[in-house]
Amino acid sequence: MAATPSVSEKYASLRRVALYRPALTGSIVAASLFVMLLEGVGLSFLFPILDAAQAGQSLPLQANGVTGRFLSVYVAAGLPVTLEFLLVGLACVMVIRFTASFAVKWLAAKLTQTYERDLKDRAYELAMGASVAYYDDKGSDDIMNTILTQTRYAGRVIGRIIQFFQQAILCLVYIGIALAIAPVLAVGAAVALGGVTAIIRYGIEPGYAVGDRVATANEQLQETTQAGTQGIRDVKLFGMRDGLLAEFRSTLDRYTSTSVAVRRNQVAIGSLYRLSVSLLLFGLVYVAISFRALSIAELGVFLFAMLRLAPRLSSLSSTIYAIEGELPHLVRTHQFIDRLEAQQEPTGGQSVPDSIEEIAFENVSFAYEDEPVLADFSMAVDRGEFVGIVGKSGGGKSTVVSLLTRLYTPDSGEVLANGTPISAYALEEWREAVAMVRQDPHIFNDTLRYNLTAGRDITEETLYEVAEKALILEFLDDLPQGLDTVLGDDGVKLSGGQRQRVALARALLADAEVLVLDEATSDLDSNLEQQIHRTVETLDGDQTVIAIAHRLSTVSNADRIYTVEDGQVTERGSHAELLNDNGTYAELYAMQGTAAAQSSSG
Ligand SMILES: Nc1ncnc2c1ncn2[C@@H]1O[C@H](COP(=O)(O)OP(=O)(O)OP(=O)(O)O)[C@@H](O)[C@H]1O
Repeated sequence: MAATPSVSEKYASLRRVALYRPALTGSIVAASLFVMLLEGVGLSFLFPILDAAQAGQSLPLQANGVTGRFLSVYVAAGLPVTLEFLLVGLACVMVIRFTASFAVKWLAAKLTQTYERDLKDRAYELAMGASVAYYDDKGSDDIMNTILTQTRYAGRVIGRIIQFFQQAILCLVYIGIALAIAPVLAVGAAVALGGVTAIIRYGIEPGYAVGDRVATANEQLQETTQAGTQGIRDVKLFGMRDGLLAEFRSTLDRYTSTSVAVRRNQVAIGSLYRLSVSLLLFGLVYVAISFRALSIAELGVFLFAMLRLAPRLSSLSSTIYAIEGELPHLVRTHQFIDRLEAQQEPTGGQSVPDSIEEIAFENVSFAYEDEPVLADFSMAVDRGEFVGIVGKSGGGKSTVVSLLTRLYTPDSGEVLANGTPISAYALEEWREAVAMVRQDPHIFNDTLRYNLTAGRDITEETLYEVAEKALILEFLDDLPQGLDTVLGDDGVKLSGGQRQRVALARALLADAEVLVLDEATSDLDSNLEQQIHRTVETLDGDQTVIAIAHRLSTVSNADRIYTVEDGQVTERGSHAELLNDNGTYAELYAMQGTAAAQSSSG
């Protein structure tokens, strides 16, 4: 859950929104001002029209006040001052006003949607560039929720801010008219409305607090949804359905009730304002008639301005409440973007040499947060070698290749390629030079072809050549649309061994200098695994291969094998040499031999 932001953080978030495309935001506000001005002009037409209605069809040209100013415009333009012409003038102003109003709304919608789009775009781009350590730490639920949901709410804030300015300006126009006609009455009305505002602010829970609860409930909803859907098999197999459903429902109820609370408070504020202004109007009419000498036209316009002001004021306060309610989403989105910016993988760096002659780990130590995993780890691999890494579970083997692929950075010591720290090379280029196959590779919910090529341009001939090497042709005919079969969520339509073969082919197609296999064939039966390894061994000389394996037969033909225990290399040598040494490798080999013998006799 996000920490409660300070007032300055909230202000900073609003400032960031205000500074997003300030020219467009400014133009929309300026255009709103123009629209409101036309509203005022339109309203002012009522004076001569009412006077014309009272005086008959035409007006005396020497009229005073607002009417007089109008008449002078008509006289200057050489237009007859008749009721008909005044109505035509009013109609013209209204046409311009509503056309401009349409343009303002359209531009405001464009700005809101573009802002949301840009927030999503930035958040996703940063998420793609963030280090794996960030994902390990935060999980992907939070990231997905922010990109898809928080940004939607956050994007609305910019629209609300424009609404705020529009309503505020319109209120000012009406207040200006009211002040011009009857300043004392207008000030009295403003004081009364200020009192209503204070009571509302005091009596209704602040929008930010309710909005923050909506944002939290929303995050929890996303987490529960993902836990249920992504782990559906285990949910069913381990009877977790009822627990998850109960959790989901209680979060959903919280989300619903807090969302209703935001809306209820908004509506309550609006209704309270309307009620107060209506009551105020009765008082004003009474005061105006009893104590102020206003003409019928002036009283009419004053009351009209007040009547128009009431809903505007109530919308203004509802808008402020809505902004407060949506602010938590905006603040969380900005916090997320800032966190991700600080977690970006490095860019730039020198070119990776065409031929990687040697890779060396020199006294590398590494800890995941506080848990030390590698201590003084050293290992060297020459170009074209096939090197195996073995050892008991949790010893740090996968961590070694995570450092090699620069998913993590050593705390001390160096990983070198051709004598240069790999951190000095451009990251993308380095990852192109080192292809990795993990034990549990991700299969995209796309076609087999896409999963093999990873979106690269690869000829059909090369594709089939590699598919044959990775033993994909063995099951290709079973797929209904062959290479164009969609493999389902995380490759659900494939077996574990088939998924591993797809990942291996993907890595082979990358045609990298170094191929890293982390338990990459563990799900294949021994026969298929041997066939794959014959292929891998034929890569010797062209590609450097580093293979991590529990099944020792996988690496028995390696040029050199490292045994890793408690984050250190404890043995190195060929299969025969290590058996001869009678150490951990020989012990593991003997255990696997016994297990194999037992299973074949059992
Ligand atoms: N992302 C991570 N965050 C925190 N700790 C981790 C992470 N990955 C691994 N570890 C810890 O680091 C230690 C070494 O893990 P690693 O996966 O490197 O071992 P391994 O030898 O490959 O194990 P296995 O043979 O079971 O795959 C383990 O204790 C593990 O709990």
